[in-house]
Amino acid sequence: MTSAAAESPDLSAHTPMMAQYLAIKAQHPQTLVFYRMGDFYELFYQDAEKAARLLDITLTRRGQSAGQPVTMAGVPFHSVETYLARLIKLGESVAICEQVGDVGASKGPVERKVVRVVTPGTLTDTELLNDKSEALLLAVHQGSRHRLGLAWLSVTQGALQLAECAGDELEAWVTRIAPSEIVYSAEVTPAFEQRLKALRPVSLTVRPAFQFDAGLGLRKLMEHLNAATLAAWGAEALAQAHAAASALLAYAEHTQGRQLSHVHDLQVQRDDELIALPVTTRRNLELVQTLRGEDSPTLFSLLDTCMTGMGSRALKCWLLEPRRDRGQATARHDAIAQLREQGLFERLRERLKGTSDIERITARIALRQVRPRELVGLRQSLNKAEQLAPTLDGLPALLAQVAADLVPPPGCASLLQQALLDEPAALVRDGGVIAAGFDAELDELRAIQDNADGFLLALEAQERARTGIANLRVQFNRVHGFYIEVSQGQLDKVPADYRRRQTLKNAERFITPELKAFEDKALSAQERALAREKWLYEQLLDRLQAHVPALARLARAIASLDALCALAERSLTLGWCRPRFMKEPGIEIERGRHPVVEARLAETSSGAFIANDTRLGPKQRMQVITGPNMGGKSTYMRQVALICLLASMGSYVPAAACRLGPMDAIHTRIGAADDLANAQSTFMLEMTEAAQILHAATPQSLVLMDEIGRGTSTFDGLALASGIAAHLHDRTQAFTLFATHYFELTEFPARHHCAVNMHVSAAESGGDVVFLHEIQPGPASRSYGIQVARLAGMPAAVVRHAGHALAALETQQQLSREQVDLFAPPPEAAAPATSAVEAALAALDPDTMSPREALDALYQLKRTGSKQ
Ligand SMILES: Nc1ncnc2c1ncn2[C@@H]1O[C@H](COP(=O)(O)OP(=O)(O)OP(=O)(O)O)[C@@H](O)[C@H]1O
Repeated sequence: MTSAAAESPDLSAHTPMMAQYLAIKAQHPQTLVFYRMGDFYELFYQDAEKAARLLDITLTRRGQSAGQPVTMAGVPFHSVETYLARLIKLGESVAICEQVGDVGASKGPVERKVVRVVTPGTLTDTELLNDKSEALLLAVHQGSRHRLGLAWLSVTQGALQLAECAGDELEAWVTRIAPSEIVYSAEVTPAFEQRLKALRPVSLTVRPAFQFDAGLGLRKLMEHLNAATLAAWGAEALAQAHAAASALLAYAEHTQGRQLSHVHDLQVQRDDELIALPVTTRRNLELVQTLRGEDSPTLFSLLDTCMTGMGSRALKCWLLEPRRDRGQATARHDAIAQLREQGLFERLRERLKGTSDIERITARIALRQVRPRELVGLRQSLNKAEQLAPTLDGLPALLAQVAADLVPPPGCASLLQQALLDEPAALVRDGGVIAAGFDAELDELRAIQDNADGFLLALEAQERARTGIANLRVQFNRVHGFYIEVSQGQLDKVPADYRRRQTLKNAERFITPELKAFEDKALSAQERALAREKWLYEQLLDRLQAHVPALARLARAIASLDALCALAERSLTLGWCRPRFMKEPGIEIERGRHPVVEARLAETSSGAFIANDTRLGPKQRMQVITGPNMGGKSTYMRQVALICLLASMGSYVPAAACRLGPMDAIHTRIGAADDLANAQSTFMLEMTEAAQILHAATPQSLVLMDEIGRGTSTFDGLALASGIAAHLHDRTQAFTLFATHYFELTEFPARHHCAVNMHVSAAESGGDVVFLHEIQPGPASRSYGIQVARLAGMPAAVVRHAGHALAALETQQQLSREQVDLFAPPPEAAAPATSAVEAALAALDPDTMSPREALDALYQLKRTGSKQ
C-alpha cells in the first residue's frame, strides 16, 4: 500500500469510494485490482505504479483521499483483454472488480465486488488462451517424510490429476507437468521455497497453510466425483496429494468466484507408468520448442495438422506423456490403420473443420462465463458431431469408444437452437441474444418497441378523425417523450381529454391518457426486454449445466478423433510405417529418417534425406559413432530417439519397418549453450546432465550421448568419456548411442563385447569432403575437421596453418605413442591403515573390565594417541 493508504489504516479518513476500494484491495494484497469506474478499470496507489510500469500506461494523480493525492492509472474496459493478456504473460494476477449494484440505488459509491481473479494458471478466457496448449494450475504440498503431494488441473478441461513423489523429484515433475502457476503453502521450509523460486518462469502463489488439509481434500474430491471412496481411481491412500488437491480446488474456486462444477474426472499419475522424457530430452529433441525457444520447426509442429484446438492439445499431451504399457499405443496404431483405409480420415477431417472448442466452451458454461456467440458455435458443432458418429459405425476398439462418446447430449442442440438468435450480440448486456418465440414475455416487450411506429400512425389517424384536425401529428422526441401536436389555428377543436405538455410559437403539444399509457409501456419495454434477456440467459445456463458432463465427454472424443486423424494424415503424407512392439528388449529400425530434418530438406529442395538402419539388442547395446563434423551423427541419434517416441505415443514412424522392445526412458546429453542464468559453465552442465543420466538410466532406457567431454581439456575429456561409456556399458546396460570425436574411443568395442563401432560416411573429392550421411559399421578413418572449416569459409591462411600444424601433431604422436589403456579398471582404492589407537581399542572388551581396568585402559589409550 502506498504511503497515503499505509499511513491511514483508518478507512474513515478516506473518501467513501477510496474506502470501498481499500477494503477490496485488502482482500487481494498480492493481486492487481482492476476497479471498474464507468468505461474504465482503474488501478490505485502501488497497483497503479506497477501497472504503469508494466503496461506503459499513464500514471496520474487526481483529487485527494485522506489528505493525500490519489495515484491512479486506468485501462478502457473495451480493450481490457489486451492488457490482461500482457499482465498474465508477465506472471501477474488481476482481480476484476465490477459494479454489481444499481447506480443511484443507495447513497455513496455503487456496490462493487471482485467477480473473478485472472491468474496465469486459471485462465478461461478464450482470448487469453493459446488454443494449442493448456494453462495448468499445480498445487504442491510439502508433506512429511520428504514426500510431496501434487495436484493439478486445467480449469478449462476439468480433469484433476494427482501424484505423490519423493522430495528430490520436484523439479522433474514440475518440468513434466509444465504448469503456468504453482500454489504452495505459506509454511513450507525456506529451502523448499527457494527451489520453487528457481523453477522460473512459472508464476508462484502462496496460500494459507490451513488450506492444505488432507481430510478436506479427500472430502472435496469425493464430492466432485460423486463417490463414497476414491478406490476406483486408485487414489484413496494419497494423503499428501489430497492436501494439495484441497488447496488447488480452493484456489481455483477463489479465482473463478464459484464452484468448479465441471470437475468430474480424476487421474492418478505414477512416474513408473510413463516413459520418462526429462527436460533435457524434450529440449534436445526439440519436441515442442526449438533450441531457440520457437514453436516451429519441432516434432510437434510437424505432427500437428489437427483441425481443432482440442485435437492439438490432445496430441501434444500424447507426445509428452507416452506410456510404458504398450496397450494404449497399440490401440492408436490400430485406429490409424483403420482411418487410413479408403481415406476415412479425410472425410472425417472435412467434417471436423470449423468445429468450435467444445472443451473450453463447456468449462465456460460450468463457470457461467460463456458468451452467446460461443453457444451458437457450440450448437453448430453439436450438429457436426452428429454427422461424425455414423461414419465410424461398426469400427472396433478405440474408434468404437470414440464413436460411442460422440453422441451430443439429447436436447442440448435444440435448446440452443430455440433459445438463441443465429447471430447474437457479443454480450448479453447489449441485448439481441435470445431468439424470437422462446419467451412470450420477451416477444411482447420486443413487439412494443417494434410496433411503436404502427401504433403512432394508427393513433394519429384515429385522433384526426375524432377531432377533425387534418394536420394533427403524433410524434416523439427524447426530451418530451410522445405528444400530439396541434397548430395554433386548430386549438379550438382540441377535445377536453387533451392535456397540454408544451407550448411552441405556432403550435401546442398535448398528451392523452391513452398516449401516456403507451409511452410508459414503450419506454420501459426496452429496459425490461434487456433485463428479461439477461434473466433468460441465466436460465439457459442453468439448463445447460445438466449437459456439462456429456459435453465434456464429447469434447474428449472429438479431440481424440481429431488427433488420430492428424496422425493418419501425417503417416500417409510423409510415408511413415506402422511400428510393432515386441517383448524382447531391442530397437530395430529399417531405413529410419529424422522427420523434421527430412521435412526441412524437402522444403528447401536441398536433396533427399538418407535413410539409415539401427539395430540394438541384448547383444549389441551400444554404438560408438564417429565421423566428420556435419556428417549426420546428431541427426542419426536424434532420429532413433524420435522414432522410439513416436511409436510409443501411438503414431506411425518415419521408417520402412520398426520393432521396439520395452522402454522406460529416453535420456539425452547433447551439447547445449551455457546456462548463464543458473551460473553453470558449459562443462559443469555437461557433467551434471551426464551424472543424472548415469543415476537414472536402466537397461530399458535409450541414452544418447553426443560428444561428451568436449567441454574440457582433451585428456580430461577423453578420460571422462571413456569412464562414462564403460559405466553405461557395464553397469547401466542401457541402449546407448555414443557419438564422439575421440578416436581413442573406437578401441572401446574391442574390449566391450556389447558395443560396436559405427561411423557416418564421407568421401573426399578434390581436397573437399562430401558427406554421404550413411551410417556404416566400423570406425571413421579420419575427421575432416579442416575440410569442414574450409567449407565454412575459414580464411585460406588459417586453413593452411591448421593443415601444417595437424601434420606436425600427427608425426609427434606417432613418435611418442605409448599405449595407454583407457579402459583398464582403476586399481582398488587402498584400504586405510589401522592406527595404533584403533588397534588398541579393538583389543578392549569393556564387558569384562573392572572400573579400575577401564580407567587404566583409557590412560593408556591417551598416551598411545599422543605419540602418534
Ligand atoms: N541422413 C541424412 N540425410 C541427409 N542429410 C543429412 C542427414 N543427416 C544429416 N544431414 C544434414 O547434415 C547436417 C549436419 O548433420 P548433423 O548435425 O547431424 O552432423 P554431426 O555429425 O552431428 O555434426 P557435428 O559433429 O558438427 O555436430 C544436417 O543439418 C542435415 O542437413
